[in-house]
Amino acid sequence: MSTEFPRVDTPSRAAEDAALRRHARLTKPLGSLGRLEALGAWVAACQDRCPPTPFARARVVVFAGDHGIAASGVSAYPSEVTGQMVANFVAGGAAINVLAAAAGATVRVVDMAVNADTPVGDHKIRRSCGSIDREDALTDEETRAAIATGRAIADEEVDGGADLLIAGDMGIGNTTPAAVLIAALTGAEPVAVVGRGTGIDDQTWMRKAVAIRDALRRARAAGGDPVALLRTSAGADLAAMAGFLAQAAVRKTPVILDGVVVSAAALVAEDLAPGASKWWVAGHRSVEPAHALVLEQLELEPIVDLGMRLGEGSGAAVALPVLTAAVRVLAEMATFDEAGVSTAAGD
Ligand SMILES: Cc1cc2ncn([C@H]3O[C@H](COP(=O)(O)O)[C@@H](O)[C@H]3O)c2cc1C
Ligand SMILES: O=C(O)c1cccnc1
Repeated sequence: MSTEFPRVDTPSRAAEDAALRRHARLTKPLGSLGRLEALGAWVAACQDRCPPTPFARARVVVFAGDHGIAASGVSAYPSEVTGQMVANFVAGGAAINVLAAAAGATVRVVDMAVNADTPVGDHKIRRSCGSIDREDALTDEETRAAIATGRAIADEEVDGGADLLIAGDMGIGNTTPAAVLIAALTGAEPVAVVGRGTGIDDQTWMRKAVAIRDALRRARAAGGDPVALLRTSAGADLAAMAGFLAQAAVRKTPVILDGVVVSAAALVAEDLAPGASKWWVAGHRSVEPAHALVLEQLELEPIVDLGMRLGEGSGAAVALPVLTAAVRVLAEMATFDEAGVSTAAGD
């Protein structure tokens, strides 16, 4: 599969308008469900159907990979944690397992570049990736293969009945490439994108700031090509995520975005497949400073803001019940006519 994406359609304006008209007929004061009304209308637009259908198969795909830059000491945790957490996902003991189950979603884990053998390595492109402050993360071939893998996984999931997709990340050090991608695509200064990640101390923060500054110099030299940017500054996990998010839009499947790592991949995906962001909603606001830059650039308003900074798809999973509630309101509430309730004076 190539890295050329077909044109992305926009979600149905007609279904969205029908949903907003339906909201005016449901037994509540006009506008009283606040943003739930627009969220339900967005799902109606994605499904091209009013009322929208409650999600039957919400699916989280966690893309795991190690990062060469972790050897520079940019994280509070060692790289071995990536592979160990993959085993934890498979065993069902991670935060995303619990949060997805609580929201009625299931979890799939894909090892794109973990620096260890894992039981989910069928799609592995390589072990870890280059240290992006001084070398490319991937070769051109590896980059294209990773994007194609992400696309193929989105296709597999949609063909398997998934009607709502969430991407998650697992990879020690991955907030560093995420910050670099975001700075490269928003024009932000390095210092504006350096976050605390797993909870780094001030000395680690300074090392991370230097790594981001050096990597950003290389990222900017790559020019505006999204595939070249993924090659120089991302890694196979982030490249696959970008392919996955772009392909979800091609397949007209709504996506809840997670925090800074997934959103960095989303920013690249919007360049790979312009218009893809219309198929995405922001699940939450991560405390990572670079996340706000993506939300602003893609004009996305997070559903929840709980001070979370985990990744794995956790912020998106927490937002899923809100989106489900928005859909069910449109699908299940009675209208004024049906319930015999009087409408506003003057109607
Ligand atoms: C036990 C554990 C579970 C995680 N789940 C997600 N992350 C998240 O934190 C890491 C990114 O932060 P940094 O760039 O500071 O390394 C990634 O592994 C990300 O997926 C975790 C991190 C740890 C330690
Ligand atoms: O916002 C995120 O995705 C995030 C934040 C900290 C660590 N890992 C991921």
